[in-house]
Amino acid sequence: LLPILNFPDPRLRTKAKPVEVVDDQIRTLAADMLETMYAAPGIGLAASQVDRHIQLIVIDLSEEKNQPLVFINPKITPLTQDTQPYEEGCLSVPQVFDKVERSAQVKIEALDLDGKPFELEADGLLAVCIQHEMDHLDGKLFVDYLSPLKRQRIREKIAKAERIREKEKVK
Ligand SMILES: O=C(O)C[C@@H](Cc1ccccc1)[C@H](O)SCc1ccccc1
Ligand SMILES: [Zn+2]
Repeated sequence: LLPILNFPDPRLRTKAKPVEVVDDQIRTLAADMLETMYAAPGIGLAASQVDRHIQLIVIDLSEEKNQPLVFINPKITPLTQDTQPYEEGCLSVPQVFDKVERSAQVKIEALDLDGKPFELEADGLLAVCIQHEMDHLDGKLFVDYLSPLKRQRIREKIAKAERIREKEKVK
C-alpha cells in the first residue's frame, strides 16, 4: 500500500505534470493506487495524494470494487451551468466532511492504461468524484472551498489528533 499524504502537508499543493509515456511504471502505479484506495476505503484517489505529482487518477464507485476507472492526463469540461451540493470527504483530510457545490455534469477526456484517448460524460457521484480528484492534480483540496474559520478549525483538530497520537507512541 502507498502512504497517503495528509492535510496540511505542503506536498499536496504541488501541481501534477502530464504523463509523458504510458508505460509499465504508470500501469504499476495505477494498480498500487487502486489497491491503496480500496484499502482506505475510498472511491477515488489522485496520484498527488501518494506524493507522485503526475496527472493520474483512479476511481471505482462499485460496491464489489471491481469496476476500476483510470484517467491519465484528464481534461474536464462542464456540460451544464447547474451545480449540485455534495457532503464530501477526503482521504487526505481524515474525519472531515462538508458540503461542496460542483458542476452537475462534466465531460472527461483522458488516456487509458494503453495510452488510448477516450472520453466519458458523467453526472451524479461520478461527476463529483472526478472533479474532486481533478482538484488534487491542481493542488486543490475540498477544504479550500470552506470558510477560513472552518479551515483553521480543521488544522487545529488535525494538530490535536497528531499530538494525541505522538503521546500514545511514547507510552
Ligand atoms: O480523497 C479522495 O480523493 C477520495 C475521496 C473521493 C471523493 C470525495 C468526495 C466525494 C466523492 C469522492 C473520498 O474520500 S472516497 C470516500 C468516500 C466514499 C463514498 C462517498 C464519498 C466519499
Ligand atoms: Zn480527496
